Amino acid sequence: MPTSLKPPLGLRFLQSPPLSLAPISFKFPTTQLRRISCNYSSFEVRDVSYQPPGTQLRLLNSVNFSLPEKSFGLIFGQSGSGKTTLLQLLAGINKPTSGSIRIQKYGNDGNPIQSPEPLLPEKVGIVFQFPERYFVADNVLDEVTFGWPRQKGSHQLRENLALGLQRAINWVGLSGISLDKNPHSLSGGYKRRLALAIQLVQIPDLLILDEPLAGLDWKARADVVKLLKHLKKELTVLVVSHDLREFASLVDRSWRMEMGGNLREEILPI
Ligand SMILES: Nc1ncnc2c1ncn2[C@@H]1O[C@H](COP(=O)(O)OP(=O)(O)OP(=O)(O)O)[C@@H](O)[C@H]1O
Repeated sequence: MPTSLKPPLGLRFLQSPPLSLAPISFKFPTTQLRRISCNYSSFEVRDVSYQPPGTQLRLLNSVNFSLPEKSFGLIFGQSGSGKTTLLQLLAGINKPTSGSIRIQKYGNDGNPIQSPEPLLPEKVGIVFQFPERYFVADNVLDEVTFGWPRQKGSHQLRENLALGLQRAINWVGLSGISLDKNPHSLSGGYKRRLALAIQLVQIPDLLILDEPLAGLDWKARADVVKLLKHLKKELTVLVVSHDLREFASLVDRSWRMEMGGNLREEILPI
C-alpha cells in the first residue's frame, strides 16, 4: 500500500480500538494550553550556581533571568562560558548546586497570584545540538514514538500522545513526509523539524534549543528560523546560539554568558 494511503499516524500507533481522527485544527487551542487569557506566567531562574559534583569548579555563578510565556529568549557568548551547562540545568539533566528554576504566575496587574512552582523536567522540551546524531530508529514513526508506553492499560495516555503527535507533526510541517522514511535520509532542515516534533508532542512549558542552526545550509537555516518564529506565538522558547543576526527579528530578551558562568542581559551586538 502506498504510504500516503496508510492509516493516519494515530491509528497506526494505537491499532485497537481505532480512533476517529477527523481533521484537527493544529493551531494550539487556548484551552489546551491551560492558560487563562488575563493572567500570564514567567519562567524564572533565581541565583542559580553550579559546581559539578565532586569538583571545586564553579561553572555557573549566581545566574538570574526570566522569560515571560510566549516569548523568545536568546543566550549567546563565548565557547566554554557555560551556556550548555545552564541548559542542562533547565532541562533537569543536572541539578543546580544552589538557586531555583521555577514558573511564576502573575495576574494582569503584574502581581504574583500564587507561590512559584518548580519547572518540572517533564515540562521542558530540549533539542540538543545536532539532534539528528541521536536518532535511533530506522523510520520516522518509530523515532518519534521511541520511549512511549507500550503496555496495555494506558490507552488514554497513548491516545493523548497520538493526538499530540499528529498535532506536532503538522505544526512543524512534517505532515507531507512518509512516516516509513528513514530519519537519516531526510534533509538537514527536515531532521531538525523531526527533532522539534518529538519535543512538541506534549506541549512544553519551555522549549530549549542549543545551536538549532548549526550544520545547516542557508535554506534549511531560513526554514528553521521561520518555524521558530511561528512556534514563538504559542510557546516560550529559549535558544543558545552564535547566529545572532538570523534570530535578531525574533528575540524578545537576550543575555550574554561571560566566561566563568556569569549571565547578564545585553541587546544583541549586531
Ligand atoms: N562535568 C564537568 N566537569 C568539569 N568541567 C565541565 C563539566 N561540564 C562542562 N565543563 C566545562 O565547563 C565549561 C563550560 O562548558 P559549556 O559546554 O557549558 O560551555 P558552552 O558555553 O556551552 O560552550 P560551547 O559554545 O562551545 O558549546 C567548559 O570549560 C567545559 O569544559
